[in-house]
Amino acid sequence: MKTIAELLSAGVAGKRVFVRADLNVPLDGTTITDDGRIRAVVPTVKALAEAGARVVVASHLGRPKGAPDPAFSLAPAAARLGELLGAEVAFATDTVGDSAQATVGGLADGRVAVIENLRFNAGETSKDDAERAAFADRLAALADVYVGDGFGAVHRKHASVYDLPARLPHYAGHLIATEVGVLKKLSEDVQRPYVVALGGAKVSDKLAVIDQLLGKADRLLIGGGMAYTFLKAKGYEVGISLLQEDQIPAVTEYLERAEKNGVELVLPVDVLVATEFPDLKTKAPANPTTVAADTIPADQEGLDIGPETRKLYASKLADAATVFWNGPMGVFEHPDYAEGTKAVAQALVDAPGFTVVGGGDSAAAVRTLGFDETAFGHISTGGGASLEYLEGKTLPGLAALED
Ligand SMILES: Nc1ncnc2c1ncn2[C@@H]1O[C@H](COP(=O)(O)OP(=O)(O)O)[C@@H](O)[C@H]1O
Ligand SMILES: O=C(OP(=O)(O)O)[C@H](O)COP(=O)(O)O
Repeated sequence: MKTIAELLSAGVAGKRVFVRADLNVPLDGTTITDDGRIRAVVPTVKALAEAGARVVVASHLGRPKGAPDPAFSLAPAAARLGELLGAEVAFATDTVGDSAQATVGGLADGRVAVIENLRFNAGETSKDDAERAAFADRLAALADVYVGDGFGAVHRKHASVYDLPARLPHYAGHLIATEVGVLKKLSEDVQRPYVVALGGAKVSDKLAVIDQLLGKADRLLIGGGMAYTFLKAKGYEVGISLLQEDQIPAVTEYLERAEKNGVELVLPVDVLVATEFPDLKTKAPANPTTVAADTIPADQEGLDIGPETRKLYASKLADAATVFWNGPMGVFEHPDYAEGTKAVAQALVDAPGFTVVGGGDSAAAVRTLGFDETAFGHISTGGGASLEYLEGKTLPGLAALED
């Protein structure tokens, strides 16, 4: 994989450099609640701009449905990038249309532009190779060189991640190089006990990872929205909690295999429940109740792990030599459901071994809940990406950067 260092030493002055970043930051309306992913790409953008490149930064944000949707505009992220760079950042109100062409065409050497959300175009995420290729061709027309630095999206076979680098000279940016360096070490030389904690809301994406982890980890702690498919597989009522019904047979097999392989697969023993999802805007009191994990009422939703589970998970992390954690234990954005995530974060801080936190929301949770970033071994900008890397999978966005 060629790195940005080689690109910089070859000289980029006057060249249009397309930087595929992951600016998929949590937003409250148009307010960025955690800018970690934007800060993470600044070294690459800054280095290119200082070398005189015309830098075109592109990213997805959220999961819009292949058409423009103002709720998912990258405008707030572009503004924040400008603040972090201490320089004006131009913003194109489309991705490959008139605005993008005019904005990129008008860039002076050493200046930066952000183009609008890649996923406002159906070609970005299409499963049809020709549709993705057609969109990648339009993106390629905006640049002379490609720099991949959106680590959080390298597990996606999307046009800007996978197809575009094949069309331009391509290099890995500073963030990808750093992330891969840490995760490579972790996957090659894992110290035991190796404990993996999984939670969050992208349940269908992440359940499959457990298949691999059952051959690698010593302990798996399951929380967040992921826990309810396991509890249901054990035959418990989960009410209106997040549930991946079609995955119940797979999860049942995971439970059996864990037992056979001697892997501790630990599930919540108690959970916080309420009749409705909390209001994350007003943060009005949610007044949840704590119930045993096998007595969730039919009309209620599990929204955090309970106090006994917090203690249990802390004890399972206390002697860990390696920890990988992805996915908040509950809806941490609301103070009534933040304690589970706080307890696991604190247990990582207290653990004797090397700790990695991965994922946009998990990293945001650690910071917004007031933890010191330096108390963790590594905070990865990718959740699904780092999980799939640790699984040993070939990641499309990394494979595409190979020579
Ligand atoms: N029990 C739950 N029910 C619904 N959503 C949950 C639950 N627990 C956690 N979440 C949500 O999961 C989201 C993060 O999930 P995910 O995107 O998978 O994590 P990451 O970005 O760290 O990979 C958070 O917004 C959080 O509110
Ligand atoms: O937030 C992301 O992944 P993560 O939640 O696994 O960290 C990335 O920006 C990828 O987004 P996607 O899962 O919508 O493809």
